[in-house]
Amino acid sequence: MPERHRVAVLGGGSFGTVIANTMACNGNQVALWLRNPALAASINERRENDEYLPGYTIDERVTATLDLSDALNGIDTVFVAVPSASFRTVVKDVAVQIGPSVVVVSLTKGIEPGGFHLMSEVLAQELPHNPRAVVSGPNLAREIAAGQLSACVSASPDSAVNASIHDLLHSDSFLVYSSSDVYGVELGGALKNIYAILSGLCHARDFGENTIGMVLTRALAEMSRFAVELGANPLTFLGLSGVGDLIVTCSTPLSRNYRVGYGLGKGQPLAEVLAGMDQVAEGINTLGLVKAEADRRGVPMPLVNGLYGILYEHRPVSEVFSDIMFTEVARDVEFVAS
Ligand SMILES: NC(=O)C1=CN([C@@H]2O[C@H](COP(=O)(O)OP(=O)(O)OC[C@H]3O[C@@H](n4cnc5c(N)ncnc54)[C@H](OP(=O)(O)O)[C@@H]3O)[C@@H](O)[C@H]2O)C=CC1
Ligand SMILES: O=C(CO)COP(=O)(O)O
Repeated sequence: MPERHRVAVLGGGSFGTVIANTMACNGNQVALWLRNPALAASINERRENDEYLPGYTIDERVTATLDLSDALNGIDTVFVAVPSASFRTVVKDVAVQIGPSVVVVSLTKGIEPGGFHLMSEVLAQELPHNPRAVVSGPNLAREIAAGQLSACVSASPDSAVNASIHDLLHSDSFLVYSSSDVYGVELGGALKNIYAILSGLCHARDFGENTIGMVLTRALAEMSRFAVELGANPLTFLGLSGVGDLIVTCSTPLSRNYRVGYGLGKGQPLAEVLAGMDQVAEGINTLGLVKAEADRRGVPMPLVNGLYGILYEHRPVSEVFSDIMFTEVARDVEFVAS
């Protein structure tokens, strides 16, 4: 296969690695920037990310590097796959090293504290002249690595940018769809993490499938309502990056956020659950940020409020569920039906 594009992926965690490899397997030359020398050596010498995705063979066209300027040299597209807490720091470093024609893509599913900035907003602030996009969807890294058929959505106001991302990433096992609703696509990915925690908690408490079905339906109503307030298209939430990602992340212990909720549901304190995780669970920070923003905007979010009560105010799960399901239900049902 001829060499096609030169791209960089920033962040050598599970998702950065699998996206880098997907593009490499499509014939592109990929620089994977990370900060752990032992991991870089593992990728370059043994073709394996033995920390985040052991057993997954990485294509020869992926080169791991610790040097950001080396990674950005001669590229046409850069994908950012670091947790939201580090996103702006990394993007600021990128901004002084790339030209205005380089496409910048966020893979991150989180929100920046201190102003409630979405990742697309951070990109617009730090790289105002570059073409930009976000990619989101039901994309458990380990399933993509296992070759399971998966699909994502690339969102940009510029259809040529979406087409270029399709060209880099689309394959027989990883399908790329397009959208112009950037806020809707990225908010779906960020908000579902909150409900994955809630779902893990429900599963740990052996709630019935009917109950969980109701909770997830209300989650979809609640996340759409919040996102519409921020300017998203509600129909986006009926697609892959909305209900698609909500279903996946709320259904499996492969999700870190689900595992956090499961641990809490089994009675583990939050600090203990997090101490046992070596990967990011974005939903924890997103929960506090969304609650504050929803309160500020006057958006009703009973599930968010309830989960916040359990996590940060030590409210009993049974009391919270009684509040959510009986006191607040009329308002949500009204929204779903409208
Ligand atoms: N995993 C998944 O299934 C999916 C994840 N995502 C999203 O992608 C983002 C990344 O997730 P994922 O790869 O799974 O996370 P992981 O926890 O697997 O890895 C995080 C990576 O980010 C790196 N990192 C953190 N801070 C910095 C920094 N300041 N500079 C450079 N590198 C940094 C870490 O480096 P180090 O190892 O040195 O600490 C690590 O390589 C998250 O927002 C997540 O929600 C989206 C879709 C699917
Ligand atoms: O976003 C994901 C799947 O689409 C991954 O979810 P977790 O971050 O909860 O593992």
